[in-house]
Order: sequence, then C-alpha cells, then structure tokens
Amino acid sequence: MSIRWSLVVPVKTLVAAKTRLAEATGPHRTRLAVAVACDTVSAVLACPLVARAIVVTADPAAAGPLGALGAEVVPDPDLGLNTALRTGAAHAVRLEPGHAVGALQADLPALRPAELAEVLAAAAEFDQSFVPDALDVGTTFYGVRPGVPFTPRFGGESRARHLAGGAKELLLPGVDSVRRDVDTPDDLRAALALGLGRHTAAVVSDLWPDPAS
Ligand SMILES: Nc1nc2c(ncn2[C@@H]2O[C@H](COP(=O)(O)OP(=O)(O)OP(=O)(O)O)[C@@H](O)[C@H]2O)c(=O)[nH]1
Ligand SMILES: C=C(OP(=O)(O)O)C(=O)O
Repeated sequence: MSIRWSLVVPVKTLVAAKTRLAEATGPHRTRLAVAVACDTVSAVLACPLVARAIVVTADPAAAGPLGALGAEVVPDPDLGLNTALRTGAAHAVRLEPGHAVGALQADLPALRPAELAEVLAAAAEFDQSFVPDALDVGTTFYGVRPGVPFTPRFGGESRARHLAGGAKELLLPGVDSVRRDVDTPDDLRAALALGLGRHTAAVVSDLWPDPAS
C-alpha cells in the first residue's frame, strides 16, 4: 500500500495576507485570500493519498471556513512561516507517526487532486523532497517520509535553500497546478488559465467580470 500523507497548509493572518494583490483586489483582498485557501484545502482533501489536512492559522476568519471543509486547525504561534509549518507537522506526527508529512502553500487556487497525488507518490521515494514554484524561485511543496526530520526552508528564494538542505527536487511533467502559487495579478491570470477552483472563481468573477479585458 502506498504511503499516506498528512499535509500542513499555512494560512497567514488575513490582515497581512496577499499584500501583492492589494491594488488589484481592493476590498476583496481578504475574501480572495480565504477563497484561494479554500480551493487549495478542498483539492488536498480530495487527493486519495492524503489522510489529513492540517491548517495552521491564527485567524478565526480563515479557521472557520477551512475547518468547515474538513481541515484540522492548529493555532499559529505567530513566529513566522517555518515555525508555523513545524508546529503543524509536530501535530501531525503526534497523531499519525506512520504518515509522511508535507507542507503545501495555501495559495494554489487551481490545484488538481490528481496532480497532487502524482507529487506525493514521487515524494514518497525520497527522504526529503520539494516542488519548485512555477518561476523556479520559490517552493510550493516540501515533504519528508515517515520518521525523517521535517526541516522546511520556505520564504523568498526557497528553491535554492531546499536544494542546499539536501531535499530532492521533484521535476515532474504535468503538475502545473501544484506549482502555480498566486502572489501577483499575473499569477492570478495564470491560475485562471489553468482553471480556478470554485471559491476563487466566484471572487474573480466579481473582480474581473470580463477576464479578457
Ligand atoms: N500560518 C502562517 N502562514 C504563513 C505565514 N507567512 C506566510 N504564510 C503562508 O505561506 C504562504 C506564502 O505566503 P507569502 O507569499 O509569504 O505571503 P502572502 O500572504 O501569500 O502574500 P504577500 O503578502 O504578498 O507576501 C501562504 O500560504 C501564506 O498564507 C505565517 O507567519 N503563518
Ligand atoms: C514563501 C514562499 O513563496 P511566496 O512568498 O512566493 O509565496 C516560498 O516560495 O518559499
């Protein structure tokens, strides 16, 4: 039987989230951040290799809808992204020491469960591995096999740090939706072209009633 995964999804306090989209989204910024996280978590929970989704957040306005989708919510100690991820991973290991543990960015609104399953199946072959973002600069997924220390190095140019830390870079064809994180209006357009999840699509249709314009 294949290894099953606990995936940790970090969600920043909304007042500070998605600032690079502030101009493009105006009053819809926090709504978009929640919608994007909801689509990410929905796809995670629909992936057959995922046993549990653990959202780490300090924000009740994110915890509510993500918990309602079926994620377990763990409070964020508010000491930065990698501490949030280690906190979620420690929770996962306490509950299920036999599962592999991964970190997945919360801003993947086009995420497809089947593409995530391809990534998780490949990641199960290596002690430590990661998937670079669409620009080959950052990271969207980092994971470890059961029993291997979980040492995420997210933030900014994290692809190089994950490589330097000895994680195997997973270069898989056909996993664009796992690599397409959304930080800027151009990223959001690229995710729209891949196919947005329903929560994000609803917000984007308010933002851009005519996507061609
Ligand atoms: N729980 C938690 N999640 C975080 C934290 N910092 C970043 N994240 C999450 O990590 C991912 C990448 O975040 P960033 O790109 O740094 O921030 P962002 O809010 O998406 O965008 P910007 O404000 O434009 O930087 C997103 O899923 C964020 O929600 C943190 O301190 N705690
Ligand atoms: C946190 C990261 O990405 P971004 O800020 O681009 O979302 C990262 O890639 O490690």
